[in-house]
Amino acid sequence: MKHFISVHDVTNVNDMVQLAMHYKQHPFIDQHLGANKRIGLLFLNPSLRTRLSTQIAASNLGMEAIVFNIDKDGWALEFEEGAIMSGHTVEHIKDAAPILGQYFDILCIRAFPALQNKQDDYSEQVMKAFMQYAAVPIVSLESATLHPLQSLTDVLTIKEHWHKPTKPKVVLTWAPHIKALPQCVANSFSQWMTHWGEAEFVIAHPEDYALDATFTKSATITHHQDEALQNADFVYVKNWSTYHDYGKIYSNDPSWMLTEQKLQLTNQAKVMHCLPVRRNIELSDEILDSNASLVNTQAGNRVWAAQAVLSTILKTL
Ligand SMILES: NCCC[C@H](NC(=O)CCC(=O)O)C(=O)O
Ligand SMILES: NC(=O)OP(=O)(O)O
Repeated sequence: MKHFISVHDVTNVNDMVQLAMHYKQHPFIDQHLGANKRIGLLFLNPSLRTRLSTQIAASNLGMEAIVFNIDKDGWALEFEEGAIMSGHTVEHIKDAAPILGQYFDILCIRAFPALQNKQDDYSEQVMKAFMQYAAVPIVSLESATLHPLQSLTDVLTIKEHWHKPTKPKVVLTWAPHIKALPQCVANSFSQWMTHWGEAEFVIAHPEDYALDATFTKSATITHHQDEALQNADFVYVKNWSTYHDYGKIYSNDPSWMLTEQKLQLTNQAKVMHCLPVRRNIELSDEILDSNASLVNTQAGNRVWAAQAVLSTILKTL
């Protein structure tokens, strides 16, 4: 594996999940792998879980990790080819990335979408520029369109909680929010679910919130949340802004918030969310504080997913 940007960088999802589970049992078994290697974690946006779990994963593998809040502490980066840099940007990615590539053996980047221009965001300009100019493996810590470390964690968490021979019914449901949020987590979860293929995967959202079909492929899509929740084994809750009329909040119907009553429709489903979560807007206290919630387990599993990805890359260096 050269880079980790999407599910397509993984040869076999189940093998990667198995490796993550192995690290959960034996965190320090590969301490030697990262000896004398350094990883750079570059953040253009805030983070709690991704930042700390990736740092811990690197440490478990014996690697030194340096975190750089590049949006606050670095020079403003320019990404446009041929830009005349008379504005606020100070340093072109063509100049910055090769230097970061000399300092680090692996570079990890968080760069959310601006949600202003669909073409700019969906071209994954930032990730692609780092891959083009840094000359070292690049790991996405959530890009403009995807969040693969989260999705690997989510598959791992589902597998850990499913012990029947049949496929679980997994429902991704849109939830209300006060802000326009990226489609990343929903795109990525859809991409991993459809690629993995070991779940009956259903997406429920209000009419205006259709996702990019590139990621939803074989999923069943409905605008009726109640219908989707029938007999669900896992319910993944997430808000996203509109994709087609890009980055907007249209209907924000509070009745889409998952409640204990709605959960009665399911097959005693476990509830998932990537966090951070707006309590009593996206998800009710009664669910988050109940045994149905897997959100803490998911967040804990971020370490093992990151460790599996980093060790797979380290083995190629
Ligand atoms: N890394 C996981 C989610 C990150 C981001 N959420 C947020 O920005 C929440 C912000 C807020 O609630 O104000 C998202 O949805 O992609
Ligand atoms: N789920 C997740 O990526 O959390 P952070 O944004 O806190 O890293």
